[in-house]
Amino acid sequence: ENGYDLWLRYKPSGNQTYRQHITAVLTTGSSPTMKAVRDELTRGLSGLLQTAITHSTAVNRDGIVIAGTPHSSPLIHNAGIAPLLQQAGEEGFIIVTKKIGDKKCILISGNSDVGVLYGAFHFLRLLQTEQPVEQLHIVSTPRIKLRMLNHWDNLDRTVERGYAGFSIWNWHTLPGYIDQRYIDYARANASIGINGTVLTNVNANATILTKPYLEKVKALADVFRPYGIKVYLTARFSAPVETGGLKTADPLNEEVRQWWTKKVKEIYTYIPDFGGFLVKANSEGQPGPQDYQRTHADGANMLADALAPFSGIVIWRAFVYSNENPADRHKQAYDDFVPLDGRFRPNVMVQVKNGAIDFMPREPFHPLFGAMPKTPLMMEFQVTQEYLGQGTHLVFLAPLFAETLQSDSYQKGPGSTVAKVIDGSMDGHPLTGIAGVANIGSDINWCGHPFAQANWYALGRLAWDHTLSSKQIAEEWLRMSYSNDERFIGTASKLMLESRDIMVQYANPIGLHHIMGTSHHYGPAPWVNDLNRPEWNPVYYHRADSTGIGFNRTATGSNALAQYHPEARARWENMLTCDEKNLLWFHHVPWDFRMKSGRSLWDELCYQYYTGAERAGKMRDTWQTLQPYVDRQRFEQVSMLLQIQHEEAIWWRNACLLYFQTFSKRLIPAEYEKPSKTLEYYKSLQFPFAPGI
Ligand SMILES: CO[C@H]1[C@H](O)[C@@H](O)[C@H](O)O[C@@H]1C(=O)O
Repeated sequence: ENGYDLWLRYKPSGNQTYRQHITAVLTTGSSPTMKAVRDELTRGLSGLLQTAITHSTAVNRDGIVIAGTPHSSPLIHNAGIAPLLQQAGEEGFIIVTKKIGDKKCILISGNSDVGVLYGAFHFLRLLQTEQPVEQLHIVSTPRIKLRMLNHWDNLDRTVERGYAGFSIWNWHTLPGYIDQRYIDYARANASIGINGTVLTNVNANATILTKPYLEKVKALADVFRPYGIKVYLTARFSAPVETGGLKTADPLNEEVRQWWTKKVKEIYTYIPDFGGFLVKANSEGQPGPQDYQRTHADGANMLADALAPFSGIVIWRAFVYSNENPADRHKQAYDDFVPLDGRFRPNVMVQVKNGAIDFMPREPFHPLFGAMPKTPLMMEFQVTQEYLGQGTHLVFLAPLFAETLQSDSYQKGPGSTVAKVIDGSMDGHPLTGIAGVANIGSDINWCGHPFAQANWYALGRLAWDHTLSSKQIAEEWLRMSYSNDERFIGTASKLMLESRDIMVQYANPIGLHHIMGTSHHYGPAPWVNDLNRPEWNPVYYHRADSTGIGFNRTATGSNALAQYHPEARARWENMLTCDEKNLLWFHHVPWDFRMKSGRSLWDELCYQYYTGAERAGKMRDTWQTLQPYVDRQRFEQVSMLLQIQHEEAIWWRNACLLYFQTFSKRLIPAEYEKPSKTLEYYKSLQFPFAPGI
């Protein structure tokens, strides 16, 4: 198997009772969405039940799966499900066992066709994961309104931080040629409830807003619409200058405002349900309102005004840093955005990365969460593993996502979790969203590493329901993608659930961060100190010296901690009691500092790196025991990748410890095997490297 089918494999089910409970399909309504429902149920059920699925037009036997809304079918209208449907909301669904006349049926319904589609996918998931279906009573509604992917795809089909080939958007053959991938992409997203996609990189190219490209975007929007997916684009702030011939892009200039108003109108002639713009401005060299001494709010509001007549929205990113905040990059987004709270139009969301630095293996939650109650904040997670071993390392991200979502901001007392900020319940925002930077590319299996698919899956499932546990998500994905065999599930889910902790241990333990190779962000390079922007250099982040290691962000240091609510801060403020997972994130700690384990900090660092590398080796060994349950191709792919991961974990361990040792002047404890290479060797490796170990 090559992995192209993702988690929608629909292999023959081991549960023999399904065929008794499911005998035919009856779908109502004729919209393209309902056609997708019918196609998916037919495809899924024929695969799972290994029988040709009959389409029924009447309820003339037991076991009919009826799918539709009350609007398109009197049968469903009269089925007595109105109270349940009320709970389902606009996009939710119900799946219930119901007697229709004297026939026992399974009813999949919702208030909209797309709700029915989500229900159909969920029903198939129940079968794929071998759940009982005799008595169903399910009501499900998404907790988050905008569940989106952000593609960092360029128009030349390269993908920024993409590790799975080239962009799946073939701008050359669009709009005339509709690649089957576009449809399968939409199916996969709809199956996990994703309802929006930003097609283009936040480091934006204004060309996407020109007529020929809008025609191509329209073609994609037409493919995605039946699957409930809206298209969004990134707007390059200087587009009026670059493609409109204006002299300025000043958001308060009347001509500029007119230009955007016209442009937006034009977009809606192609795509009547266009979602809106995602904007990266005044960050990492991108143009923005500050180029004209205007604020982020001025910039966002100008675009919001142009979009408002069409119900479009602006998603304005808070990922900003520049030389203006020399004390600590950590602080800039908060400093720039908190004063703007309340100054954004109602159709603006501010999109905030999960942490204040940048998608690190472990990062405390971003202090903006909870600090801008008047503004709907959208979560930005990274699904592509930029700093987490890219397409090579197996790192299951649901635990990382959950860690952020469950963090307590304390903004309105204990229990003010980031999840509550994001789902609108804390401050009563109707507009809510979670975005994931996509890890999708043209590789046969979409995501490069066979297990990277699980991160795409996890993003969608958590955006639908952030209370789902990482374990449930891992198990669902494994059952759907591999096997329902309990021996397989037990071992493989444990491997997934531990993987992110293991990665943190061998790469960035105890709160270390951003010590990867510069620019490509792969592998260790804590020694680099020659880039002209201080905050691009790893030494800026670890601050190792003869006295200790770590970034002092307390009141005696950069005081970034002051951006957190006092009770949130309390977990970290005091070096003696600080949660050790984030110790070096917030403190510069002496080498002989006594850790909770009783070890000195230096010995603990050695312990973490050695344990992490050893556990990476165990992941590889564990995978070998799963051979009986996995097809040959995917088994071998994962075997090879886990072997590389183990070697690279040793590379991380050796390179970091040898380097930090030049400051600590302490020995690596004798019980550990000595690094076989020198620090000079690791420093000399060029990208793409073959580290050796
Ligand atoms: C799209 O640019 C990215 C850039 O590649 C990445 O290294 C940095 O972390 O974040 C930027 C951002 O999120 O804007």
